[in-house]
Amino acid sequence: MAKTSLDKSKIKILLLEGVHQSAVDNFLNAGYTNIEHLPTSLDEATLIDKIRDVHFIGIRSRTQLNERVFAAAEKLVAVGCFCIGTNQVDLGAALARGIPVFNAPYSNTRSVAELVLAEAIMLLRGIPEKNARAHQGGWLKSAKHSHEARGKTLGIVGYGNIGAQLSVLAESLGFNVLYYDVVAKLGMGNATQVASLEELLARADVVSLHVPDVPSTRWMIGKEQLALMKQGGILINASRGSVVVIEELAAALEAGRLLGAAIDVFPVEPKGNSEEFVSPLRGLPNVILTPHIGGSTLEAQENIGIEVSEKLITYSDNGTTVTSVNFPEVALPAHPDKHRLLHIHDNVPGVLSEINRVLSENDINISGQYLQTNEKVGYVVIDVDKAYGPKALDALRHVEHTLRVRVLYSETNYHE
Ligand SMILES: NC(=O)C1=CN([C@@H]2O[C@H](COP(=O)(O)OP(=O)(O)OC[C@H]3O[C@@H](n4cnc5c(N)ncnc54)[C@H](O)[C@@H]3O)[C@@H](O)[C@H]2O)C=CC1
Ligand SMILES: O=C(O)CCC(=O)C(=O)O
Repeated sequence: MAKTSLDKSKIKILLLEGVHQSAVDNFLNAGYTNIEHLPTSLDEATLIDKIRDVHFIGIRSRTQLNERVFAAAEKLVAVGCFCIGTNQVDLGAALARGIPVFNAPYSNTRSVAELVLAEAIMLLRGIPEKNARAHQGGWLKSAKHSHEARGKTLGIVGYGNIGAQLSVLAESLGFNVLYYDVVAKLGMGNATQVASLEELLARADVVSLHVPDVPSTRWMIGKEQLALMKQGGILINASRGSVVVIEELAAALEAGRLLGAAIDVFPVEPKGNSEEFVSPLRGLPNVILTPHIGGSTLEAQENIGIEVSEKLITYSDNGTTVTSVNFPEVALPAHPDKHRLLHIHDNVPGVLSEINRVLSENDINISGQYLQTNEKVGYVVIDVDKAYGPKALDALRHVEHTLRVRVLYSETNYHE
């Protein structure tokens, strides 16, 4: 088992939003026993109170880690988003404190793609309304507005991991696939990239959104864009609630401009299963409303639990930051019997030479040194033969522009 400077039973891990048990098991197997595992997110005040003594936090899409929360998180070492999206985390605030953020970029992509494909078929056949009527004792047997998927055009906005997977599944069913992305991407199968969102909206029978929440996608589908869609078109959004102006979508459905929609994500979502879900889409026929469960399959959640907990454990045990979404990426070999120090600092000239001057003045011989920077932060990992003494550590912490210093593998038993 890898050594860390801090007794693992003292490293506090807080897992929110029902992160899968696979993550808990992984932490336990790695020797981390101080785990609090809660089924929901926490409101800001409770979170601020709780996070003060937490070293690692695991969240999903609901928990907001903003500047105020980070300001209270004095001991926080790293954040794990047990999902794809990281828009709920102020990545800059984390970076400024030397806190890497990890996510699971692939594990739930298949689940989202499968759900969207199923919804496209259901909506093309008007199933939500027919199903609702049957539950009420009605019998809506009719082929009106019902279509096969075969030969229809699916327009995918955002051709990343989910969009591209959806493209393959949809083609196998007989859809013609068009996609729009800000990046030039090679289409899977016969899928064709179009030059503009407007072109995609005008040509597709079903439009599905798979973009991240970034400034360029915020409210990208509103009245104007919906008006470009084919009469009787269908819109699916399983990306983020900030992408579609929901009132304007409701108006287009009520006016009969669109004949169906499936929406999994909303501008405002309930904090947990006991809070009422409020939306202008409630009660509209041929609209599938799901509670942000695009990625909620047991398979995806188990894999995400394993993937993200492993990233946190690896960072805790040896400082590796590979695949972090906000941090310089350093892949580190284990260096048995060495003493490892992590120094995180503003990325300005001269910090590394200052660190090395301190080491030299304290008669510390470097046996390995790894530096990576991004535009804001420098991350250097230094392995040495003998334990770092308190004097050297103190001097390293006082190097100008230092954000954070952590010691791994050391007899000094340094506590964060
Ligand atoms: N409903 C759910 O439960 C889930 C929702 N998601 C959401 O789906 C989003 C997409 O996931 P992935 O495909 O894995 O992400 P990805 O990062 O692999 O792909 C996103 C694509 O969108 C493109 N893009 C960015 N800005 C754009 C713009 N303005 N116009 C057109 N294209 C743009 C990017 O170039 C990229 O190809 C995530 O960011 C997340 O918010 C992800 C998983 C589950
Ligand atoms: O499963 C979740 O809580 C969030 C899924 C999601 O939206 C994501 O992975 O980005």
